[in-house]
Amino acid sequence: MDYIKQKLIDVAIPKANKVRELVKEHGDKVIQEVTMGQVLTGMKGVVGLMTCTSKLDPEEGIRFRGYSIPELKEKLPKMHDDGEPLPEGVFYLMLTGEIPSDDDVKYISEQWALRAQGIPTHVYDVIEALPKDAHPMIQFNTAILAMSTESQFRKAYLVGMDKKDYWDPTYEGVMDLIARLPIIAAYIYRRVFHQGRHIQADPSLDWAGNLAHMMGHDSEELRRLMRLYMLIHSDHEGGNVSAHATHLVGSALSNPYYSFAAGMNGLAGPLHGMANQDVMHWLNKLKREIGSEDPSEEQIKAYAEDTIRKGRVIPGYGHAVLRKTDPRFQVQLDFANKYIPDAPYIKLVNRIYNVVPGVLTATGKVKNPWPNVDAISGSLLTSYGIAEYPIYTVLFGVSRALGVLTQLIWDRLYGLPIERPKSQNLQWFIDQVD
Ligand SMILES: CC(=O)SCCNC(=O)CCNC(=O)[C@H](O)C(C)(C)COP(=O)(O)OP(=O)(O)OC[C@H]1O[C@@H](n2cnc3c(N)ncnc32)[C@H](O)[C@@H]1OP(=O)(O)O
Ligand SMILES: O=C([O-])CC(=O)C(=O)O
Repeated sequence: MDYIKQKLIDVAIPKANKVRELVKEHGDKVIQEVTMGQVLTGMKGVVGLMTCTSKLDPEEGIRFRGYSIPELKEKLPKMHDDGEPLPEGVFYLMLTGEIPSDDDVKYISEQWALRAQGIPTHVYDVIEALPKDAHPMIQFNTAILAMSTESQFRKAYLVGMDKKDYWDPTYEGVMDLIARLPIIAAYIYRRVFHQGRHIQADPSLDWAGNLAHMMGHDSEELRRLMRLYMLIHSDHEGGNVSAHATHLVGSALSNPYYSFAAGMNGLAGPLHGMANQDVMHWLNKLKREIGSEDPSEEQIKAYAEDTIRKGRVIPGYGHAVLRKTDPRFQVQLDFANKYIPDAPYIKLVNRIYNVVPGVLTATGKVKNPWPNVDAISGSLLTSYGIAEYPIYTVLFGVSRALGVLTQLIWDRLYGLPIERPKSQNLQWFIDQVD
């Protein structure tokens, strides 16, 4: 047996027992009061999910199984001493709760390289049937659904598997899916932006390094950036749209492919993962309208105020939970300041950072005026030569698979049931106050 599976069984059994005990012995315990305002403004702050892979603190940002991003950079195995941690390591950490050894990370890298080889030809046929100018997220999601013909979960379910074992085919599907996503993402990228001149995977490379290689950006610098990108976008606790949608659809025992496609449809929204593309449009429109490649802070301020006046959001700023600068923004800024401090887009990102929080604060309604992860990721990728903005959300999605699919395995290990909250009509809400 795959030794990670054995490890999971050992770690999960006492935890699954604890979940059952909590439901049985303490199911009536009141844990929170919920206000009408919370329900009518997106359920912010309502504890409605159990997620173990990561936890978000409004002031401090994300921690993966207790480890902050700077701690991960220090503790997770790396390819080179000055390099970024391998995303295989954060996957292992989220899955098992333990910091992996070099051998654990190598094992996952090899597993994914092996499993990546089995993509059926109909998946490429389905992609090719779409127009080249269909947004890459349409192509990505369609390919994910097309890959669900391979679902081992569905087959196991149909032969009547005992439900306490559902986690096993879920694990298999998750490992296959994560292994294959970089190939699909690179295929779409080369199809849309590089005349379909595809590049074969190099099984000797790590998962993120291979993605950069297959996209045709084969320098060690870009592989390093891709490892960082894949690490920091991988999870953001359970309530964000992509994680929540994956979990919700998975709770109907939909297979990992269906569940993940649901999450990716959410990621494609402009208030979530698509903001990384929209930031670039906002930034370029700013330069065009001002007529300068190097706009001043005064000019940026006037443009940002104009965006607000027109009733639009400034992409890359604000957050539903965070109340400080996103550490994922900060770590990318540190990376940029270390390796490419003079890149024009990075200078612009810094200048916007000086101005936009003040503009948003002045509205009096924005709860978090600080930049989120999307405020810089596109500028960083562009500065390294990946300047095709519509691929950015696909890259985000490849990374997000690590967290949301790990959680799906845990949902099955815990034996969580179908999710079905109660809804009420408007009259019911009015009746509560009349
Ligand atoms: C990976 C990620 O998903 S990170 C988020 C990526 N998305 C973006 O960057 C898009 C821009 N940001 C936003 O739209 C929001 O800040 C969100 C969607 C991230 C969070 O939304 P909410 O939790 O509703 O934010 P908040 O409670 O602060 O909203 C209050 C008001 O401020 C507005 N607001 C919030 N952020 C911004 C912003 N960046 N620019 C302009 N207005 C904003 C809201 O639209 C809302 O206006 P309304 O009352 O007129 O409807
Ligand atoms: O946490 C959220 O709501 C959005 C976000 O930053 C993410 O999912 O990465």
